[in-house]
This record gives sequence, C-alpha cells and structure tokens, in this order.
Amino acid sequence: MTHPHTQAQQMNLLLPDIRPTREELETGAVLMRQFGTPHATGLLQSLHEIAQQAPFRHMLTPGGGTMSAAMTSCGALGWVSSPRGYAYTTQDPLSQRPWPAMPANLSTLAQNAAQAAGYPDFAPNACLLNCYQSNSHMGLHQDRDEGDITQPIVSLSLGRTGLFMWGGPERRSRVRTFALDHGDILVWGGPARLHYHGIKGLAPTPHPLTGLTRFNMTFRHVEAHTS
Ligand SMILES: O=C(O)CCC(=O)C(=O)O
Ligand SMILES: [Fe+2]
Repeated sequence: MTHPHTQAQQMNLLLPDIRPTREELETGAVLMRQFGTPHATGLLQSLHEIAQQAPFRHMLTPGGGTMSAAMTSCGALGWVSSPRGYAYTTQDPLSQRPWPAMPANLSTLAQNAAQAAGYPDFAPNACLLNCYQSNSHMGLHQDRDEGDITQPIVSLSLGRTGLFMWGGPERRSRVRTFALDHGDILVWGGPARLHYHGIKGLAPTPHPLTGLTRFNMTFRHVEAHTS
C-alpha cells in the first residue's frame, strides 16, 4: 500500500480550512461563508450597545400582525413597520430620538464584504438588526423600501444558525433553503437586488456566543427622501 499524500498534504489534512469561501448563488448574489467570523466578538458588542439605546421590539404589520423577529436599527435611517405601512425614518419612534449611529466596525465590514462580492461603491446609511428566537421566522419578501436599488443588500448572520430561503424575482419563483451560520455574509444586488428571500426558522443547536438567539444585520443604502 503506497501513501497517496505527500508529507505537506498530510499536514494540511490536520488543519481546519478557515479561508473564507465565495459562492455565487446567481448573478449578483454572493455567499461568503465565515467572512465576519474573525470580528464577531466586537460586532456582538456593538449590537448590544445599539440595543441599549434603541431596544429590539416586535413591530406591528400593515396586515394586522406582529413580527416574530424583534428589530431595531442603526445608521442615519431606520426601518419601521406599523399598521400605517413600512418606512425608513430618521428617528426611533420609541424614543423620538435619532437612531444610534452606525459603528465603524459594522460599516467597514459591510463595505469590505460588498467589495469582495463585486460592489466596491457600497455606502450603507441604514442597518436593520433582527433578533430571532426559536419561534421566529420571516416570510418571503423583497427589500424594496430603500428607494435606491442600484446598491446591494449586505446581510450578516451571527449566533444560532438560520434556515434562509432564497427565491427569485417573483413570489412564485423556485426557492432554495440553506443554512446561514455564524459569521456568514450574503450580498445581493444587481439583477438579484429585488429577489424574494426570508427565514424559515432556526436550526436546533444553540450557539456558544448567543445561545438560542440568532442575530442578523442587513446593511442598506436608502435614498434620503423619507420622514
Ligand atoms: O435574517 C435574515 O437573514 C434576513 C433578514 C431580512 O431579509 C431582512 O431583514 O429584510
Ligand atoms: Fe429582507
């Protein structure tokens, strides 16, 4: 029996491969596994500081429901849902104060991820933060309240794994479901910018840093025409 591997290859087999991967889901949509992982501790710290100023809350929907994910925002503009509809606002309606500023570690990571995905000019001015528990989900939807669809969406997952639904340009388009793990970043723009997507639920296993909670941050560029 000969040995099929050189000594160097054998050594490599003993080490985990921690290089970020880059997977094009389709034109304009790029999944970069683990892209945020090296920065996770600082990102979670910033998230908790944001939530101290602008707490996670379950927003009401125009259809009369309540969102099962709790949400807040940072940046110049924040996303709100209410019985009156969806909007980006400059103030948190809970405090009537401006949304917390977007911390530099968040915006830098989002811009680096966008650049790696092929969007070098991304300039986020809004970041929506989602907090999911075991019973949370987010139905298939488009991100279309931004006014500007020339810039991509950059989505960072932290903590417990989410089961992400990735569809197409129409609600009835075929949907792929896959896991988004701690540190994964998904970027969608260009021809995929208005593709339907959502969260089917969470994987059962707790995460060492967040327990049974999954956090997600989506970075957006919103045209400043809102209230
Ligand atoms: O939690 C996610 O991965 C997706 C969140 C999302 O689609 C949104 O906030 O618009
Ligand atoms: Fe979305």
